[in-house]
Order: sequence, then structure tokens, then C-alpha cells
Amino acid sequence: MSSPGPKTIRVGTRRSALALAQTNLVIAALQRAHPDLTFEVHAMATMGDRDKTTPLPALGKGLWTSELEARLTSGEIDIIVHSLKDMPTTLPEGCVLACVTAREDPRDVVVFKKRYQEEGRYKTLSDLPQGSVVGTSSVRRAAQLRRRYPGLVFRDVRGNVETRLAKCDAEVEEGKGERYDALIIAAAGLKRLGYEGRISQYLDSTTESGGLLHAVGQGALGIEAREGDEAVIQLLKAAEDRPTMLATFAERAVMRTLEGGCSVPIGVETAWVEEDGKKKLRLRATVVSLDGKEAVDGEQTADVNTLEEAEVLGKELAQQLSTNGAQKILDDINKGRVTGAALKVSDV
Ligand SMILES: NCc1[nH]cc(CCC(=O)O)c1CC(=O)O
Repeated sequence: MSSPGPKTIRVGTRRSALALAQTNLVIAALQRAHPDLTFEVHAMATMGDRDKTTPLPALGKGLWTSELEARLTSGEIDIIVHSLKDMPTTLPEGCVLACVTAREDPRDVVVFKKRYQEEGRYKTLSDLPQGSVVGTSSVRRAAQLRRRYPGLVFRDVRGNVETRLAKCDAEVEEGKGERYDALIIAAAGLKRLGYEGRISQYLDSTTESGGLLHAVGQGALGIEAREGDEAVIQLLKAAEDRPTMLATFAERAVMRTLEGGCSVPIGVETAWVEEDGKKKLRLRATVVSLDGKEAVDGEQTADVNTLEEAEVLGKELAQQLSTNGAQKILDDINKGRVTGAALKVSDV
């Protein structure tokens, strides 16, 4: 049966190797279901790709998405394939999150400097000596790890996956540039690009001596379409993974309710669990101050069958966190934005 709607789907994407790999995954899924369609890839660099020096928190929301969304609403492209974690929780007028795909491993991982890995010097973050330098551009990662590993030093590390690995592996003399002993990065990006062998430790809520909760939407792909473009939205069902879409809608509702953005230290973790003979969605979340000294954790489990029910779960957990002290942590961070303190990840 031929597919309704356009015969050629113009697919917008960033032009990093990871973004292109993810876009090809989505096109392959859609092509299997709609062999009569043609897909064109329209890749572009976004502000977050062009500005490789400013710390991410200072670049604001939409740094990975706004320019692509402008092409979507103008009709130049038909859909956009995003890393869901890079999508702000509120979309521009006329744009919808039409599809969420099956999730690659959502956890963050530890990658040690290549020489250390080859020597087998360290196995986990706990093995690192006091004062070791860990690279991340994420306030979420730095804040949670400062809480668990106060002896580590965090340094900003910008760039795509390959660039960050190269910066971590570089042998830099003391005082002669930015050196790193390890990197915190998403498992999903490494796995999709064939760097799984660089993973030394997975970090999550069960990690001995302390892990961290991942970013909202991490590991999943979000496909954005024009609101009302029903023919295209229907086509996207072939790439949808309903359990992941429900889980990530709950995660996004936590961040939206706390009015967080990409640079607010909110971590989440979702799982489908058996309770009273039914599959229920367990949602965990944490909000941590930038110095790791204050934190609020919470968890709720609910029977979730619709996107609306998923968003109610996320909103209720966010309100629980807020009441238990998360609002004060976030207010302090927002005050810090005025002074610039909240825009810093680095200790050095
Ligand atoms: N802009 C950073 C970014 N956006 C998506 C991923 C990984 C892939 C994913 O989470 O789906 C990454 C790399 C990282 O966080 O280490």
C-alpha cells in the first residue's frame, strides 16, 4: 500500500558524525516500513556546533535545535532527527515531538585516558587519585559527581564525541594546556559510533560508591515534525517505541515543571517494573547544587498508558522534589546566572 503524503521526506539533522549516524538509523526504520518513499538528508551546523569554546550553560536553550526548527516551520524540511536529550522541553510554535525511538543505553559512562586504559591503570572513578581531572561540559554530570567524589577536579570539555575522546587522550605536559585523566560521556554516543571499547565504567543509580542519574531523554532519538502535518506524523509511527516515548515524556515533564534547561543539574532514571501484576513506570529524579553539597532525590511509580498520564507522573515528581528543597537549589542556580557562577562547570 503506498504511503499517503509526500513521496520524498526531507530529513533535517546536525552534521556531526553522531547526528548523521542517528539520522541513518531513523531513515532505515522508516524505509523498511515505507519502501515507496525517498529520503533526503539535509545536514547543517547549529550554534552549538559552531561555538566550540563557550561553556554550554552560557549558550542557552535551543543551541542544538533552533536553526533546524526554523527550516522545519518554513517548509524547507519535513522532519528533524534529534538526540532527544538536546531538545528543549518546550518546542517552538508549530513544532511537535511526533516520535521517540527505541532507546540506546541511556547511562553515562567513564572513559579513561587511552594510555591509562591500555595500562589497565584504573577500573572505576573510585580508583582515580585525589585531584584527578575529569572532563565534562555538563553541569548535571559535574554536580552529581562532586557530591559522590569530592576529591575529583572537573574541567570543561567541548566538541563532538571524537573531539572529546582526542582531548582526553592527549598527553599534555603539566601547565602546557588542558589535560584530562578521564571523561564522562553518554554510552549511546559511543555505542552508535563504534567506540564501545572505550567504556570502562557504567554510571547509574546502582553504581557502587555512587553513580549518577542520566539526562532527560538521554539515549533516545526525538523526531520533530510540523504540527498538523498528519500524513508525515503517521509515517513516523514506524520508528516509534511506545514504552520509551511514555518514559521520556515523563522525564521531560520533570524538567519542564522544574523549569530546567539543558544546563540545570537534573538527573532522571526510568524503568518499567512489575507491580501488583501490572507493568508500571518507575520514575526517579535528582536535583543537585553545582557544588554537589545539596541534593534532593525522589521517586514515584505509576500506571502509565498515555502521554498525558506520563506527563502527570513527571509533574507530580517534580512538585515533590520542589517541595523537598529542589526549588531553593534551582533558585540559587538562577541567581548564579546573574553573576555567571552558574555558567561554570570547571573547577580549573
Ligand atoms: N550534545 C551532547 C549529546 N547529545 C546526545 C548525546 C549522546 C547521544 C544520546 O544521548 O542520545 C550527546 C553526547 C553526550 O552527552 O555525551
